[in-house]
Amino acid sequence: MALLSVDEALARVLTGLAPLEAEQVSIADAYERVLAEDVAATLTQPPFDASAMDGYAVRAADVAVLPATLDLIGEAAAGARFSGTLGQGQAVRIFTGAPVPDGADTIAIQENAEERDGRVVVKEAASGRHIRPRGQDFEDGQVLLTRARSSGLGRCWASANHAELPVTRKPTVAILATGDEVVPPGSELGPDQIVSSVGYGLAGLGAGAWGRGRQSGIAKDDRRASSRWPTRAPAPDILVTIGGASVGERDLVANALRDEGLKLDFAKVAMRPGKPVLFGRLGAQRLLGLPGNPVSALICAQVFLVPMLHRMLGLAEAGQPEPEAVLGAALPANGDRQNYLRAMSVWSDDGTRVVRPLPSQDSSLVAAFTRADCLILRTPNAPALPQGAAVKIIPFSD
Ligand SMILES: Nc1nc2c(c(=O)[nH]1)N[C@H]1C(S)=C(S)[C@@H](COP(=O)(O)OP(=O)(O)OC[C@H]3O[C@@H](n4cnc5c(N)ncnc54)[C@H](O)[C@@H]3O)O[C@H]1N2
Ligand code: MOO
Repeated sequence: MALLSVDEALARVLTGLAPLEAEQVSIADAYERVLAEDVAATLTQPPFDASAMDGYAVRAADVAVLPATLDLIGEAAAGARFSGTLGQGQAVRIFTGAPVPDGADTIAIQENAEERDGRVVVKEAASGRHIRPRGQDFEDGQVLLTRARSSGLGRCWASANHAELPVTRKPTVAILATGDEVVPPGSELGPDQIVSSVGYGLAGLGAGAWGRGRQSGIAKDDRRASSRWPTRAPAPDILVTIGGASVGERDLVANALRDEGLKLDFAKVAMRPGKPVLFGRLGAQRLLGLPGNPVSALICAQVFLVPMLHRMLGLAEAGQPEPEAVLGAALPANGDRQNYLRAMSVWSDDGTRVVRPLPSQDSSLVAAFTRADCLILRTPNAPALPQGAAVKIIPFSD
């Protein structure tokens, strides 16, 4: 039977996944969250015509001929407006951010004016200068940020007078390493043991998006212990297991979770690396069973987990290969699995990204993988390509 294609597998993984519910968070906690709905300003900014400079509020007609000597009739500060109206031949001392007094239409900056005996001599001024008109920044009711935008636009939200914002709840992700041989980093290693590394690499993948990913330890290769796996309340939205996804009797993730009610959707995908990758549902919870080889696991996470998280956050689809690059070395024809070649790239003088696959594509090689900055995507049965040919890539974000 033909293996499931990556596209079909991804479609199945995303089936029924919708943005999670909204929650209100304080503006201080809204950094790098995803808005659950469009956010409109609740006021007009600036709320009044404001001075952009320290100087003197004047009437343009009075400074048409320079120098002009004007009577100083008061002061306007930020937060304390001048309450009167400026008449002919008059000026008001004004500070940056202060409301422009009625009657004034120009600010003469203080560097170009001299105050003397209750009067001010304006030596230079241009009609209408240095005033920020009401609403120049945004209007009450104007949509400032749309649903999909995340990141650090906190200033904007705050200036629109939101103390709290509706954001999409972050998906919770439990990361469970499996295997009798894997031990936590920093352990005293026994003769047949290796360090559990994948989970920590995974946590970096959706930085910002996940936030609530938690390392859930290491499960032994013991099917009976599955009742202690993090599948029960408070169940994560996604359980990510590492290892034990392949075909040997000791690869027990699918079997162990069947005891917990797993409805397995698929157990193999036509991709390289990462053929043994599991996906299924435990009630509302999703299981993504990643292969144990670190590079396979991280690539499967890029291909399946990141789009899941984005879908649950209500962000536009991510993880799809879009950018193009140019091959720095010829490639042989691809086999019948979608191939994700680990590659290093350089930018040429004309702005082209030139990519070369790493010499070894073994999916257990972590050190080599860390030198890669992108993946070259090879579709099933893609033909051999010469140096200089265009290819699709998936750049790594960090
Ligand atoms: N007869 C077959 N054998 C294998 C097949 C196959 O199709 N037929 N597929 C191979 C491929 S491809 C992969 S990838 C691996 C995936 O196997 P598992 O998901 O069952 O992973 P394990 O066997 O548990 O481990 C594989 C490898 O990765 C190491 N590992 C496991 N967990 C971690 C961790 N948290 N951090 C770092 N390294 C980890 C583990 O020690 C093994 O060396 O199966 C092939 N076999
Ligand atoms: O596909 Mo395995 O995931 O090659 O190493």
